[in-house]
Amino acid sequence: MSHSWGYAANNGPDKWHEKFPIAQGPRQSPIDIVPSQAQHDPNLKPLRIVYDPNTSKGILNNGHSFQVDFADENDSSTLQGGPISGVYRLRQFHFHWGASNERGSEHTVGGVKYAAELHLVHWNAGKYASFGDAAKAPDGLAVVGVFLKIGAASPNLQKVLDALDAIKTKGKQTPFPQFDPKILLPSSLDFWTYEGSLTTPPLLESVTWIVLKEPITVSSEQMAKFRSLLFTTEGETACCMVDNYRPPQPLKGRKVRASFK
Ligand SMILES: NS(=O)(=O)c1ccc(C(=O)NCCc2c[nH]cn2)cc1
Ligand SMILES: [Cu+2]
Ligand SMILES: [Zn+2]
Repeated sequence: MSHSWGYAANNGPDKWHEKFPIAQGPRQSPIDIVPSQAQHDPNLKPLRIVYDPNTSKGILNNGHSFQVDFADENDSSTLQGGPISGVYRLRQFHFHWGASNERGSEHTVGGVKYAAELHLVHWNAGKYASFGDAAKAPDGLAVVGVFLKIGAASPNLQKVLDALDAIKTKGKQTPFPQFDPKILLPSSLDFWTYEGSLTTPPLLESVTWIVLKEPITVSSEQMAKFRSLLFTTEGETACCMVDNYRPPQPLKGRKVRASFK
């Protein structure tokens, strides 16, 4: 990914609107979720998440996060239900995190920041022929967001973290087979949902956000592992991959719905 955008003062979120004017659009993400303002919607269906570990392929340092990519040429790993209609296929998951434990999430809850946030990215294969096509459509993508808070270590997350030594620098990737991302989810699938965007350039306004209310817990040592990655390529002056999160954006009249009372 040859990107000039990043998270530094000279190329970070406050500058993105220069090359990506949609950054100031009507349905940008992330947002601050205010629980008391969220309306319970009884029409929201339970989330139906079915992931096949055989679809996990590799883990990549893409220079702004790391992501685990999934084979998405059939309906083996899918998201249905909740606020979405039809079948959305899992494409990849990745994270955003801070330089220290008191920040790092993109969405916030009543102004509260978490140490990190997991994004499971799905695309509307029932309606669009490819991820690229879906990413340009208002109902093209659905991203499940999961907050990470500091507490007991997560053994399931450790499997992902153990692969990071092999992808320390931008552009490095390594096989990551037989991984079921369902083990990263909290026990409750209660969620908030709203219409938003990608939180990195190209900031396309094509995402139905599904943010789980219950965080998963990670240890401080596990957070340190995230921060051992580099934004930079081998040979460039090393720059630690930290604070790769966009701050909350204006709600601009949008409604946030809750699946729970
Ligand atoms: N944080 S998020 O809103 O879940 C999110 C999810 C997916 C993408 C995405 O697919 N980006 C487009 C092409 C690209 C650029 N670099 C590598 N791939 C960006 C942000
Ligand atoms: Cu990229
Ligand atoms: Zn993300």
